[in-house]
Amino acid sequence: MGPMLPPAKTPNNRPRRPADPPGTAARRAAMRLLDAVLRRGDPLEAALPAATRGLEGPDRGLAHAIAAEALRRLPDLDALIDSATRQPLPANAKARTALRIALVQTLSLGTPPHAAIATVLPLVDGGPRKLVHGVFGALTRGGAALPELPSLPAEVAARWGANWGNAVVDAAAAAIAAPPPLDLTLADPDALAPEGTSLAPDHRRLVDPAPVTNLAGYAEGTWWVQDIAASLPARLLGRGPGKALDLCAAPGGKTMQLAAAGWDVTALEIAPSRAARLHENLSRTHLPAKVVIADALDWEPAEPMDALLLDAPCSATGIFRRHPDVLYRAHPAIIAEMAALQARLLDRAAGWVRPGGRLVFATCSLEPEEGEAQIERFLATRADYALEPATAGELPAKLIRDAAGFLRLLPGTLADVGGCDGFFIARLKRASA
Ligand SMILES: C[S@@+](CC[C@H](N)C(=O)[O-])C[C@H]1O[C@@H](n2cnc3c(N)ncnc32)[C@H](O)[C@@H]1O
Repeated sequence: MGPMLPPAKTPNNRPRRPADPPGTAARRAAMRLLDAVLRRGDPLEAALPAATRGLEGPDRGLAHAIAAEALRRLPDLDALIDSATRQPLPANAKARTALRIALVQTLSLGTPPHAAIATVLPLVDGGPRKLVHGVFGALTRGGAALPELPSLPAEVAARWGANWGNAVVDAAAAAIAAPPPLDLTLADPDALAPEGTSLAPDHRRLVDPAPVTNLAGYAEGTWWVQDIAASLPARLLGRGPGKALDLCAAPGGKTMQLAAAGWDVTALEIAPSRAARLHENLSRTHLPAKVVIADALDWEPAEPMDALLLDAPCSATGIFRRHPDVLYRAHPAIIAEMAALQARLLDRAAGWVRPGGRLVFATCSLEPEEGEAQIERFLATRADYALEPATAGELPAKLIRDAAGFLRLLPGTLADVGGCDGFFIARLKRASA
């Protein structure tokens, strides 16, 4: 053994901190992402640019994957952490976040324990390093494992259990555990598209697909990514010709469907950055639509519409499989705020449909306030509108049901073929004059 060297000194004579092991920056970014979602209530996707600034693509992807998986497994990770500490750590303590990040990598993402902990300890330098190391070591040496069926956050499980029953809560847990398939909507049934299963002539479902940009037809713009549930609202407006208004349009999945179905489409979007994505999507798919950047609560169309689609802003709790952050952000106050906005949008838009025309209201929400209750309230105030239920042949056969006249897609729907997002969809017809 060589002579013991004193620790390297910095110019101001303090011992130099050892360099962070490779991969630490991605874990640091994962910590920023979890903080953004859990403490500040930001959407995970919206937090990505700032949280991962300066990281290379693969590290950015890794930070996102770690944070998303930690959110999917959060209640179970926390239960493990609490089982190994004398006093529960505060909800957003750095030590808890560091442990969530280290544990989820080892227990769910296949990272070897030594790599998971080595890249996480620098995140608590000058703080509870010993505690994090000790708890992680005790859990991993003791054979800690995550349950096969993930637990939902208690508030969500209680709310969905009360609204839909415990079988739906279990189905949601199962949906969290399985990577969702990738659904494509084709511009027409004969369009160039990758091989896959099909729930409708213009639909492909791919399991474990290649990156989207490598798939057949991406460059040609013959399809776009869209969960089968999200494709139903536009299907219910049928085919043009006629004037169609897509009121909350970006990134444009439904605008593209309407344009491909022969409608003369106006697509309205309030957020310029999202409208830019809508333009990109229309340009890739070579589909025509007039894009207007405006607030639907200020703007109004010059003439009545034959078809109107209100895919309203909502709590988005139906897309929890791909966006697990919604499970932690959609508190009752947010749901109530969104429901109030939807009511204003719906009441306003209802005046823009010509007599005899159709309005489809949709939300990717699992909350009745943003679905059933919204439509009941609307119908109680508008005698000129009535529900028009979907008929056989209009939608994929497995999805036609509901004597109530609207479509309610819950966790468990299509579970035998990979599931779908949660959605509420109602088609309303305005009485002829
Ligand atoms: C559920 S997303 C729409 C998804 C889109 N229909 C699709 O299929 O790709 C709701 C959109 O409504 C936009 N939005 C929210 N409030 C709005 C308003 N007052 N006027 C116009 N657009 C609005 C949001 O920026 C968001 O892009």
